Amino acid sequence: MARHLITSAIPYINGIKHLGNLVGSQLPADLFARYQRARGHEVMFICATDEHGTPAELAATKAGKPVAEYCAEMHEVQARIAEGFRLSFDHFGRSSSEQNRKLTQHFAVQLHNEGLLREVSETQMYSPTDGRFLPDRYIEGTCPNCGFEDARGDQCDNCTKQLDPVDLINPRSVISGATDLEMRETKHLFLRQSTLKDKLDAWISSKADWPLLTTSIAKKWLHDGDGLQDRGITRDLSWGVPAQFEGAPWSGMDGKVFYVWFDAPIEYLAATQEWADKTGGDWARWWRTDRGAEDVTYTQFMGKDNVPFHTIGFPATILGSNEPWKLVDYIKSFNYLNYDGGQFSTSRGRGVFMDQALELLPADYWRWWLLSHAPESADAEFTWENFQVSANKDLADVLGNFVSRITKFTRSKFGEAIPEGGEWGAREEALTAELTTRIRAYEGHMEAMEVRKAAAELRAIWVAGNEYLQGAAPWTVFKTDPEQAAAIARLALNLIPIYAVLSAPFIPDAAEIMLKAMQHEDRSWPSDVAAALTALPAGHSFATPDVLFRKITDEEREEWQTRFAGRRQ
Ligand SMILES: Nc1ncnc2c1ncn2[C@@H]1O[C@H](COP(=O)(O)OP(=O)(O)OP(=O)(O)O)[C@@H](O)[C@H]1O
Ligand SMILES: [Zn+2]
Repeated sequence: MARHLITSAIPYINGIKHLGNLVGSQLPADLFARYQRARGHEVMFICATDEHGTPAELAATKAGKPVAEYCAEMHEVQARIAEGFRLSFDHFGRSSSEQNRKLTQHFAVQLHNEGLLREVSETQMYSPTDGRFLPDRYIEGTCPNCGFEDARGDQCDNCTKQLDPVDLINPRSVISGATDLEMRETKHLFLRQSTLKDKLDAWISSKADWPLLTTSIAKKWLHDGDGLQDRGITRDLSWGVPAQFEGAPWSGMDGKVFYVWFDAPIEYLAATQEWADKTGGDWARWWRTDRGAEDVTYTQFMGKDNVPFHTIGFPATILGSNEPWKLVDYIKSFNYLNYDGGQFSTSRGRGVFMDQALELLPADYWRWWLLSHAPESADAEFTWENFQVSANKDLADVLGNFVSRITKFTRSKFGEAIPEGGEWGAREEALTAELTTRIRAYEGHMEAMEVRKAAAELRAIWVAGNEYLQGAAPWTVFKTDPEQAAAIARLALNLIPIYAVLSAPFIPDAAEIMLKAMQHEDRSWPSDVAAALTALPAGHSFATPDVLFRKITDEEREEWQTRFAGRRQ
């Protein structure tokens, strides 16, 4: 039995996530976790909400709530929606947890002891009216590049130029609107990533099997321009992990917190500690190579914008600590999913959001479409036409139709039990051989996290059953040779639990319905197809399930297209 530690990039707290966020991190991570569990391996699947930083504070202000209360509420909202999508986290943590506060402070102290932190004096905007520094988005003004009047301190939404708050013309405080801002000196801690450059470079270079998307982004950060830069790990904010030294104030860092990019990935470890505190489990055997984690395979899932933090920033923290923490073994990264001719956007309310999706259709429809169209080798696009066509064809016409046809036929001719009699011949042998080949290919794609290829192979496995049934035509055979028709039905009915187990990582709810209908508890993987095809013996009773997947009508498609064309209110 292997041991798999699996983490999904942690979704930011300031709103409900869209389908792009889902397919770029949480959903493929869930697919992999479910697959490894189905193969009998031990899995620890971790996700959490990313709760610190300016956008959370601003969203809380907008909602008229204290930021801690806002985050607690939004965490519950995201947790409930994750359940709705059947995301099978072992723990869904919070980066604002006590465990993460301690661990983040521990890493900072450790990095300091290793000589990897330095103090840097910077000039930042200070608002005497608000009594605080105004980092990032706390400040708005006119873009020096294009003249847009509502540019934010970190970026101009109009021309997309990355900005520094001090660049803005006529800057004003987002909190109070005050314009009497002044530049003040402030000190920050910087992580000396540059001194770890060669170590990181050698480590990335050793990962020949990683997706090119992952390694090319990492190499860019290591080598472009002047090469890898040191990076600030503190901020002049109040919401975050206090920058303290072993519980005592850190000289010069009074009232500052760690920068969210620093504490967010540490939450992977801390969330496992949260899990351990809740369940009495042992977190260290997943994370400490000196305490049982040397045989763990650690895989991370994320969208491309998160790759720099996971290939550079977080590994620099881990390596720099000089402690035996588990380092990631494989980083599966994704391009972007776009929405109907543009981008998904949380801030602009553009696209379909996770809560809305579940109001339209059950999770399996979305899981299937998103995974079978995952933006792996390039960006992908969600269109309502494509969604309708794929769901109707793959789920309703192929899988759903197969299950419905054979259960209904058997019920009408033999009753609701696996029928007896007849012999299997060349056609059944050919099907067994084809399924064996295809299941081995499916396993290979799942192990390699080739999500689209795995979906295509699974679809081909469903198609093979349909084609078998079409060719064997038990409804015709029954007229002249009912025993032979019984043999065909027996095989096709035995395919249902096989399909359920193979499909469960993609469509867990439908898989459960299929197993329940076949009154079959055994979820073991069909490694030996011939044996699996005889799992349900003659006489074993079943129940004809309701429609597994209904079709999406043209009217619905049009209505949804219109409803989701604008901006979410
Ligand atoms: N359109 C997209 N397609 C695929 N993955 C995405 C997309 N947008 C974001 N992601 C990924 O979703 C995960 C969660 O992202 P996060 O909650 O930080 O939102 P985000 O990156 O700020 O996106 P947005 O700005 O649209 O809210 C990250 O791994 C991110 O890379
Ligand atoms: Zn601009």
